Amino acid sequence: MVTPSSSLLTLEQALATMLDAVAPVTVADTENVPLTEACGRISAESIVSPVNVPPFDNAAMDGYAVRLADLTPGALLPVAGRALAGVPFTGQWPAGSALRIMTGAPTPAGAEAVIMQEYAQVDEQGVRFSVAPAAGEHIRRVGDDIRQGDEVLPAGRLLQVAELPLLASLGIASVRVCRRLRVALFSTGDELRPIGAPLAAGEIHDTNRFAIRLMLTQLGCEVIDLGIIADDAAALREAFRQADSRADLLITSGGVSVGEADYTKTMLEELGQIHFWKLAMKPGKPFAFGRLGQAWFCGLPGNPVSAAITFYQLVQPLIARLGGRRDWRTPPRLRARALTPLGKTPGRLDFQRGRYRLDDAGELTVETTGPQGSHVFSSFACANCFIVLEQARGDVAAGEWVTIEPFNALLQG
Ligand SMILES: Nc1nc2c(c(=O)[nH]1)N[C@H]1C(S)=C(S)[C@@H](COP(=O)(O)OP(=O)(O)OC[C@H]3O[C@@H](n4cnc5c(N)ncnc54)[C@H](O)[C@@H]3O)O[C@H]1N2
Ligand code: MOO
Repeated sequence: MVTPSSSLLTLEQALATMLDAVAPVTVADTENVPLTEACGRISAESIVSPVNVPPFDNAAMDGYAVRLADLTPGALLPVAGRALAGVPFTGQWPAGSALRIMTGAPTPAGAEAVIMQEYAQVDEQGVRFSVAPAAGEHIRRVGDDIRQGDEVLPAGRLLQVAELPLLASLGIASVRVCRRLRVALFSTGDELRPIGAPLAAGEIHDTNRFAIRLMLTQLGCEVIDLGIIADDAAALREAFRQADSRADLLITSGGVSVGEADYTKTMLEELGQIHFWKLAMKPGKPFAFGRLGQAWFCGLPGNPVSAAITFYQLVQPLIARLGGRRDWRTPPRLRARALTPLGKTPGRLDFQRGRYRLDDAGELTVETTGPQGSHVFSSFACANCFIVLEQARGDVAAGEWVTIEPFNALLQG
C-alpha cells in the first residue's frame, strides 16, 4: 500500500513548527573571549567601532601629493620631502612644490590629490605631471570605510574568518559571545558497537553518533555524548534524565519509526511532549521533535544518510535559532542541467546526492553520485550538493533541469 502523500508533513511545515516553538536559550548567558578563541562563536551584543577606519587621510598609490592650484600645464614642481607608511612628513610644505608619498602614508595637511608615479617625469629640478587629477583622487579619507561609533557587527552574528579580522583591525582584542549551546546525544539499538570495536554477527558500528558529534562540533556546540544506550527501559530512562538535566537539546538517532524492539518511542511519549512526524522527504521520513522536561528533543531516523540529512535540513537551523544566531540563512538553491538520469518516485521531496560543476560552456551541470539508498553513505561522501527533486516529480531524464543545493560549510568545511 502506498502511503497517501497528503498524510505526510512537508519539510517547510516541520521546520516552521520547530522554529516557532523555540526561542534562543544562550543569549542571556554570555562571556567575554579573546578574538583568538572567538571563531565559531556568536556575538552577544552589537559591536561598535571605537575608531575611524582609515584612522587618517592617506595615499592610495605610490606617487606625489599635490595641491591642485600648483598644477598649471607644464609646471615643474620641486619635491619638498617625502612621506612613507609609518613615517609621516613633518616638515614645511611650501606652495608650488610636490611631496613624494607612498601607499598608506598619511597625506599632509593641504594635499588635494595624489598622482601615481606612472604619470610623473622626474629630474634633478623636480617633477612634471602628464595628468590633471580630480580633487581627492587617490586619497583615502579618514573614516571612509568605518566611522567611529558605527555598528560594525550586530548581535547574533556567527564570528568567522571574515568578521574577526575586521574587529582586529579596529583594535578590539576580545568580544562578548553567547555561551555555547549544550547538546546531548545518544544512539539506541542493540546492534550498535562503538567505532573500532570488533563486530559479532548482525552488529554494525555506531556511525550516526559519530556523524552527529562531528556536525555539532562544527556548529560550535558543547557536546554531551551519552554513548550507546541499550534497548532497555531503565537505561533509556536514565539517559533521558541525564540529557534533560544537562543539555538544552537532546539528539538521538534510531527508534523513531515503527520497529518492535524500540522502547524509545514509548518512553518519549511518557516523558515529554513529542511529535512523531512522517515527513514528505526522502531520505528522512520518520522524525520526532518536541520537549522533554526542559531540554528540546530531536529524534533522527536510524538510517545513516537519513540521520545526516534530517540533521542538516532541520536540526542545523534549529541549533542556529537556539544558539542565538540571527544571521542564519537557508542554503541557496540553483538550477542545473542533469547529466545523468535520476530515479524518482512521486510523493516525497528527494534530497539526492550529486556533484555539480560549471562546464566549459558556462552551464551549471549536475550528476548523480550513485545509489541513493538511505544506508548508502558512499554516494554522500563524494557529493558536493543535494539534488532537490520536487515532491510531485517523477523520474528525471538526462538533460532536464533540476534544482540543486550546494553543501554549506557544515558538510564542506
Ligand atoms: N514498516 C516500516 N518500516 C520502516 C519504515 C516505515 O515507514 N514502515 N520507515 C523506514 C525508514 S524511511 C527509515 S529512515 C527507518 C528509520 O527507522 P528508525 O528511526 O526506527 O531506525 P532503526 O529501525 O532503529 O534503524 C534503521 C536502520 O538504521 C541503522 N542504525 C540505527 N542507528 C544507527 C547508528 N547509530 N549508526 C548506524 N546505523 C544505525 C539500523 O541498524 C537500521 O539498519 O525505518 C524504515 N523502516
Ligand atoms: O526516511 Mo528513510 O530515511 O527514507 O530511509
